[in-house]
Amino acid sequence: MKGYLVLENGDVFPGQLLGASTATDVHGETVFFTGMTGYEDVATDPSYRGQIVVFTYPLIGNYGISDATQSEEWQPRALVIGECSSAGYHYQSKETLVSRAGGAPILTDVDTRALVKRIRTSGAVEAVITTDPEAVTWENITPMEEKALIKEVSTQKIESFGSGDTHIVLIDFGHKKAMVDALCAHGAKVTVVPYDTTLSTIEELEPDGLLLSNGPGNPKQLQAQLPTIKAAIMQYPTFAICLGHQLIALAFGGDTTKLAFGHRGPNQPVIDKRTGRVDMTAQNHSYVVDRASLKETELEVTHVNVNDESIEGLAHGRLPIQSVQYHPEAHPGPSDSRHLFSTFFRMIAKEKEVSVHA
Ligand SMILES: NC(=O)CC[C@H](N)C(=O)O
Repeated sequence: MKGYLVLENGDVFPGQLLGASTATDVHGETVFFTGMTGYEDVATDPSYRGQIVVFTYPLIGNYGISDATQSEEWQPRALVIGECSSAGYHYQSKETLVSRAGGAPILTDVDTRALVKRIRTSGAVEAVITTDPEAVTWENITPMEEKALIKEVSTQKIESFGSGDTHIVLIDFGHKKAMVDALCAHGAKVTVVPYDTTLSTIEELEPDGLLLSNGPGNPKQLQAQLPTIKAAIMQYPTFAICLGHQLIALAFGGDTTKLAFGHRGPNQPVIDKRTGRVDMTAQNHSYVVDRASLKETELEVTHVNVNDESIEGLAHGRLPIQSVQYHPEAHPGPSDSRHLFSTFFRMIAKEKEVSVHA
């Protein structure tokens, strides 16, 4: 069936809708991902909730669809693809993609090169996937900035994984499974808790450290959670990733702004200002911590994006708190920065030593 991606500025990109999609118009913020692989991880990463994801790589599905997932659900509002491979090399492709999408539109045969150029000039615009571009309306659309998405993706129940000696409480704003896997691989027991868990519940779990996860949307949607987050991270060694990193800045009185079209891909070079080491990093974000807003805080910029000098990592001047804007757990993308998990566990071990000798 013929389908169209209509941007808010009126541009129309025609394509073919795969499977049964779409009976009604589907709205979302249009963003692009630059990886050659990892389409399954992208489609199940809760950080893509509410977004229409355009793949810049021209052929998607060529190695098929396995059961590699970052969450139980299909997360983006829709996918936009240049060409969808009809047969996967290892697994089924097109049919599995359609059934896994569960009705979320997949628009193929789109001139994604022209579309991405447009997003690069106009920014990550709101858009609609439709079968009737003449009938599209823009009323009653909640812009991405105002969408409350975390409660849709955060766990409802407290659940533990692994059995190591170090106990990490992962505050779930829409975490990727790869984070739990990375922590367990370092010998941790991980307890995943809902985003609005109270401080006393966290204390009852007796964590050795906290991990603040990634998540979709605008971090300022979590304003009400900031006092609890601040109290918790001041009490326990903390590592924070992506949305978690942005929340650290907000909790200590810093601010976040929105990039024009974000960083989404596996090839963002990041320098650690303390060591000079550059890692190639996996990224997926629109918002960034505002440098000027950190002046009155005790947060120090530890990592910077080599391409655009945006802030990629923060550490607290006195407390064992480290955060990064990128994804050391990879999936998809390179695992150059996996060493940050080891640093986190060393930070926890040091704290334990200090409290034993105190
Ligand atoms: N991967 C993430 O955690 C994304 C964080 C936030 N939603 C952003 O777009 O900036």
